[in-house]
Amino acid sequence: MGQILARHGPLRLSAPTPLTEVTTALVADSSYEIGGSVTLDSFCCIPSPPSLQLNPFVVAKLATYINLAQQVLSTLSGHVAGNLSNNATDAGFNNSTVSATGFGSVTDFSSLVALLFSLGALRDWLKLIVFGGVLETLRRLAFSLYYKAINSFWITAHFDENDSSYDWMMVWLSKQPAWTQAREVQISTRSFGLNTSAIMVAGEEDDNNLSMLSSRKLAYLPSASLTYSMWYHHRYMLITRVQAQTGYYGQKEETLQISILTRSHRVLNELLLEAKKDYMAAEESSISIYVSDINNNWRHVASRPKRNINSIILDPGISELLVDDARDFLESKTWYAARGIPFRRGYLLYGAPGSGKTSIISSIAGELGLDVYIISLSRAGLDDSSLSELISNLPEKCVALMEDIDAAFTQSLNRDAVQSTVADDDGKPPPPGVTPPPSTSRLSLSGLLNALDGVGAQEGRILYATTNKYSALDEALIRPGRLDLHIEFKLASRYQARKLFYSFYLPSDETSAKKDEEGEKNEKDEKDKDSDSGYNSNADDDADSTPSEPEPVAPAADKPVFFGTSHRQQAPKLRRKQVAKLAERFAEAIPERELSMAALQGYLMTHKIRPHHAVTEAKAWVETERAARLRKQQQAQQQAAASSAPTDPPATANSDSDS
Ligand SMILES: Nc1ncnc2c1ncn2[C@@H]1O[C@H](COP(=O)(O)OP(=O)(O)OP(=O)(O)O)[C@@H](O)[C@H]1O
Repeated sequence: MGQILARHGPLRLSAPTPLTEVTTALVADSSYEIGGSVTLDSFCCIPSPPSLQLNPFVVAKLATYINLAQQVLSTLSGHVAGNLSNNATDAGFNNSTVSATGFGSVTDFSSLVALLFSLGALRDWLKLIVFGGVLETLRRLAFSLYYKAINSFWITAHFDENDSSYDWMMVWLSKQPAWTQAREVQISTRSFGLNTSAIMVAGEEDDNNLSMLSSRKLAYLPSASLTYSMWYHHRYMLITRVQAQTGYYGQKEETLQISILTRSHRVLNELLLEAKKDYMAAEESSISIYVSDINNNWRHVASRPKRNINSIILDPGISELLVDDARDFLESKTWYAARGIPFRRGYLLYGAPGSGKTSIISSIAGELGLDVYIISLSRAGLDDSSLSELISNLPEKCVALMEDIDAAFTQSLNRDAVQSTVADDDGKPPPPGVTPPPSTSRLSLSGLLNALDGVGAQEGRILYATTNKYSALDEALIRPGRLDLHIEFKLASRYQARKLFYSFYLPSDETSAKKDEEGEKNEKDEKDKDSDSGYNSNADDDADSTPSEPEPVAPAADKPVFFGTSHRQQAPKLRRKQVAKLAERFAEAIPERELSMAALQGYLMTHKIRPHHAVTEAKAWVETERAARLRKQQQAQQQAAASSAPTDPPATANSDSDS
């Protein structure tokens, strides 16, 4: 029994009163309070707040909703009760048994809510929550202990896609016979930085088809996001490639995970060394090239075949000086340590374009077995701190290459930032009046100097810097300690021209040379045996080889039109003596220190199959080159004169009218 206190006194209700009737009564009286307790159902009672002010509009809405809910509930319960009674009848019970369960008595929605939130029920809820929480904590604890226990028997190694070790492991994995039996594999033509046929599908090697051999090789690899198992040295091993989104344009980064069922690191070490050795063996005849990405990480971009140092023709002694000096430096770590001198060496190769500076650097790297790390000073976004980070991230023994060291600075390489002058080709400041273009470089000279020998500079690295503008470089940059040895690369001498001619038209391998000496005695046999590609012909003269069987001649209109020399054409086979004579004549035609070696190489390439023509036409070619150079110089002078000429102030309308 409860009471509602209206403004005019309590409102008596006979129990049990349906809630709808109560709320209707409340709406009738717009100002009221509820006091004491109101019995809403025969078996539940809610302690009412001592005093509660309710908005009549809200109460009216509440009444409507409750009514609606009651109707739905009663329909549902009637439906379910009907079903139950049917079932009960089927099972031999009568209707009274069903109503005895009390099911029909919970038809009132409000009483259901009251039941759920009664004090006793809340206590039960609380118990349930605490009990559930304890259970979940125990479950998690059990799982973490389980995984800890299991993991203590495994060693897991992660290989990041950007790291060289990833390439080693992938090449090693691609060679494992386990993949040939796997039901799901990834087929890949990625070479992981190798040029050689280190990765192959069985049978691919046996196919002698030229196009099959030359194209990219196929490899079986573990599929991404799958876990594979295999045995290594009698240990169970799990391999997973995990891909994760990096956030940059949906790019995915990959990590290779290898778990070995062992408690000793010995097996993992063995695996790593085996993979590295395999990779190095496959890479023996090439050098690895690394460049930096926008995040200042070094990335392996290519492997290039090593270039024989003898193929670069320099003035006598220069190649030997460079190689011996670098080799001696690498062996002198303790000498440097004993004297407290930073273990670094820098070389500056300067001089004419196309004189072999870059070629000799990559050749030295190959000779010393070092990788080349290209530091591009004009890279977008490169500033002082990122350059310093790049240099400190270099490996201990490597070749760091800074090409065109002056190019990063559109301004002259001078410490004085105020003196913003543009250097010309010789590094001299431009004439007064010429406005320098705005500098886009975020790299300063002091940043470069600090990166080269600051505290973060890497020990053991050999730095090669190249430039065509020696005089433009700041004294501080080229001082010993930063760039210790400066070597000038000049335009081609007659000596170089002669040697280049030799290297073009003489068989390159030893056997051919021997045969060549014997050839004067036994010319006929030699013709059949010789196989130096590109220079393997049957004529002593320039004449193109004539086929024994006359072939049908295509009409002139159908013949392909092209300029230059087709690579299929063969050079005549010349004897050493002949080559020596021609080389001498060629060298005589070439002026001393006027043309670059790159230009000579280009000229001889156009006469690849015609050594005699190369000699007879050399003089005319030199004249053409001179004329072209003169034209260029005149154009440059005209441009310089035009840009330095004082510009007249524009005539104003007033002055026009005055005149
Ligand atoms: N001394 C040389 N001996 C043999 N080939 C040479 C020589 N100099 C240049 N070449 C050839 O000329 C081409 C260009 O050479 P390279 O790039 O090494 O010249 P560079 O001095 O670095 O030029 P740049 O200063 O323009 O970068 C290469 O193909 C190379 O084979």
